[in-house]
Amino acid sequence: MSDQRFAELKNDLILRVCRGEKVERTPVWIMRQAGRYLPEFKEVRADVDFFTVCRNPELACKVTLQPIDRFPGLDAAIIFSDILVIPQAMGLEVQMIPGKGPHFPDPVREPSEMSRVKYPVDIKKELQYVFDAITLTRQRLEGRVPLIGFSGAPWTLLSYCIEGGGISGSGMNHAKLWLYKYKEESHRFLKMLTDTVVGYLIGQVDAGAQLLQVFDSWSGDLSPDLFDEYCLPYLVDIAKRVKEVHPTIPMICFAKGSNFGLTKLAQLSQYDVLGIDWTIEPKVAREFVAGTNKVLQGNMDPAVMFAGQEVIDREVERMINSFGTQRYIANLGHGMQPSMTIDSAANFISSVHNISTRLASEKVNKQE
Ligand SMILES: Cc1c2[nH]c(c1CCC(=O)O)Cc1[nH]c(c(CCC(=O)O)c1C)Cc1[nH]c(c(CCC(=O)O)c1C)Cc1[nH]c(c(C)c1CCC(=O)O)C2
Repeated sequence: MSDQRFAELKNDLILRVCRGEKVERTPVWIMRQAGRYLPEFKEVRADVDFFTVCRNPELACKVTLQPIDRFPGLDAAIIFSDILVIPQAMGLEVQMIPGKGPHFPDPVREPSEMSRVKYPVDIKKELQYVFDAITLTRQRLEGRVPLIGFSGAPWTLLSYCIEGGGISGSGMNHAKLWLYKYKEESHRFLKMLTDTVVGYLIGQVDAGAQLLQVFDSWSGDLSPDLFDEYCLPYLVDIAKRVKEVHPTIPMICFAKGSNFGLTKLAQLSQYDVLGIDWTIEPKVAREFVAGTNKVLQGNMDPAVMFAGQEVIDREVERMINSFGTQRYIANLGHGMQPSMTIDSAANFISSVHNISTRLASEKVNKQE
């Protein structure tokens, strides 16, 4: 398993958890741990556009390492990039508008416009800059923590390609119209995205990624019926095909808000870890995946980060008590936000360390 190109790993806690091994404490990382709540990130972004950072391996590496340098308690790094590099690789223009988020000037509103979507994609040519950033970051990490690679999931990517941005709270009427009215075309587009995602994830592992996360950020907007038809099969297919090439690479699937889908995801897919947000009690999620060996990741409400150390400690303790200290990766139920403080991130991380160490040694964990 050791890769001659890189230093030996000094902290493999998160990988041991993914393999189902018993650990001395719960590993922790934070979605969007690199970002605008860090002054050193804002400094980089002051001169450079968002996607320019993504496309420049030196800069992407630099901002990936910022939270690792600042918070030695983090148990993983995640490569700095965005899920929307896939639509870009498929020939669609994506801009990042400050204060607004992603914007597609020319979204694929009608199936007749699918001819604009490039497929198959020459992944090495279009996304080599991500692979280079990963290899460079693995080198500069010097084995401190494992490096997570990631991709958006097909449905979430499709929703951006059709809506063009501004998804939160939009109702996603354009994207859902496809699912209800243009079934065949929706499946064709999802298959194109899936094939691209699979090649992209395999390329990330080849470049040095030690763990993969698939973000289905908008799966929770779909009814169970639509989830079963348009999310689940593609999520299952991605893990299967990546594992055919890289059988030992741990994979995390975060289908945000799709609590009803957890049982099927657990039973049908080869993901090692399933992420959950705060809308499900960890104990209940454990019941949903019972009989499988899935590890769970999550799920603190990001809003807790604004409430101060005492409340963060209290909520982390409640969360770890509900998950148990084993087969568990601590995280927020969604990402860090620009208005959150550095102290809140530091508090969350140290809280997970302290509380999970105590609970693991007390053996109060009901999983054992
Ligand atoms: C839906 C989604 C996107 N991008 C991503 C998702 C899935 C995760 C989720 O559900 O949040 C994934 C993503 N985007 C980013 C990362 C970096 C790695 C990390 O977690 O530290 C990751 C893993 C950087 C980013 N991606 C983005 C930023 C902020 C933009 C900036 O620096 O100007 C960062 C640090 C921009 C982005 N990119 C996207 C949105 C909706 C936005 C706007 C959000 C905002 O403005 O807060 C699309």
